[in-house]
Parts: sequence; structure tokens; C-alpha cells
Amino acid sequence: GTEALASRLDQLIQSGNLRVCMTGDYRPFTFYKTDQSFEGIDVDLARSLAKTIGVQALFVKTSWPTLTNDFLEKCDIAMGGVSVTFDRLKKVSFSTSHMVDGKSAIARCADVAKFQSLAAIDVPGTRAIVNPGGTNERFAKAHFKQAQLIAYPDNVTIFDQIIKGKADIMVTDGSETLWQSKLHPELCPINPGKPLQFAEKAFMLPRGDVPFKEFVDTWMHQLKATGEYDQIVDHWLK
Ligand SMILES: O=C(O)C(=O)C[C@]1(C(=O)O)C=C[C@@H](O)C=C1
Repeated sequence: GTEALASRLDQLIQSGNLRVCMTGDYRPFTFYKTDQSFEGIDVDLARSLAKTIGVQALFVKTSWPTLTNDFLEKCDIAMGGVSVTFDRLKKVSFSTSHMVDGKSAIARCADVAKFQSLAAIDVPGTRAIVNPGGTNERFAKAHFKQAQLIAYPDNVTIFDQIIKGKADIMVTDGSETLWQSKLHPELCPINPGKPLQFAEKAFMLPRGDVPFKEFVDTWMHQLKATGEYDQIVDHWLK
């Protein structure tokens, strides 16, 4: 047929806004500042996508436990260090993955030698801290049987808890262990080159919306081909 498929793309072009859900608690991907604006890799990516569509990026603050529902109710896309999971794929679609980022551990530098494997971490006496709602919690619940699990909902200050000695270790995205260890010299990433679990970053999209997904995937493909993607990532990671 000659009729184009209906798409969220048409709606958002009509409204003039790309509504982007993000948590704002995950440096360097998304950070919510005191002036109520967002910054980070995925903020730059969102602005690039919006510009390519010809609309404004409008950021909507969400949280990891409410991410999927907030996306479904309030946003056209969810960005900000979001991992692809099969649970989420039961409710939403994802763009093509743009970054591989497996799970790794971070601990006080003095403890790195004793936490060299998952088996060495998961022993009685280890206090593993975890932010609820995302893939970190899923990993912790699946793999920590002997270690004590401490749920801590503030992803911005969670790393201070390890520095203060209130917890011993956190398993999170490898990129975050590198970033946080640069921010806090007391903390060291543990074998960041050998992730404990595979994970990929992508953008959450409305389920089954082929035209919108084609647009986002083509934009990302070209961003990578032209080197703009690396420019954005390197600006934050270096
Ligand atoms: O849930 C996801 O998609 C994430 O990758 C987010 C997630 C998590 O796994 O909890 C990853 C690292 C940050 O420390 C905070 C949130």
C-alpha cells in the first residue's frame, strides 16, 4: 500500500517536543542538577536526536523503579544508561544497542585483592549495597546468597556509603565503576575488563513502532559513522 504507518514520530513532530524520560541519578549518562536541568552523555544524545527530528527535547524526571511505567505514560523515549532487559522487552521496544557495558564490582581500594571473583564476594560478612529498581538489583538478587544485601535508594550518594565503611562492595555497570573511581580515589574498580555479566545500553521506545525505531536507529547509525557519537561520549568519559 501507499499509506504510511501511523507512528509516535508523527505525533511528536506535531507537538514539537520529544519527551525524554531519564532518572538524573546516573553519571555520566544523566545527572539532574540543582538548577533542575539535566546534563550528561544521554542529554547530549537526546538533543542530537531531537535536532535531527526537528523538535525540542523535553526532559521528564523518573526513577529506576518507575522507569517503564513513566515511559509508557509520559514519554516518547527513555534514555540515560538504560540497559536492555527481557523483562522490559515484554512491555516496550528498544533501539539498537549503542554501548556494551557489563556488570563489574567496585570496592574500597584496600579490599580489591580479596574480592577477585563472585565467589569471593559472596561470602558471609560481605555487605553488598544495591540501588533498587534496575538491573543492579536483579544481578544482586540473583548472585548474592551468602553476602548481606543492603538496599539503598539514592544512586547519587550510594558510593559514599562504601567510602564511609557502611557497605563493602557494589556491583554496577563497568563504566560507572570507572567513573566513580575517578571521582573517589578511595574506590577502585575490580577487573573492569572482565565483566561479571553482559549488558547493553539502548533507548526505550514505544512497542512495535517501526517508523520511530527506524528513525532512531538510523540517527544512531549515522552518529557513529560520522564520529559524533564518540565525540559526545569522549567529552564525558575523558
Ligand atoms: O536498570 C538499568 O537499566 C540500569 O542499567 C540502571 C542502573 C541499575 O542497573 O540499577 C545501573 C547503574 C546505576 O548505578 C543505576 C541504575
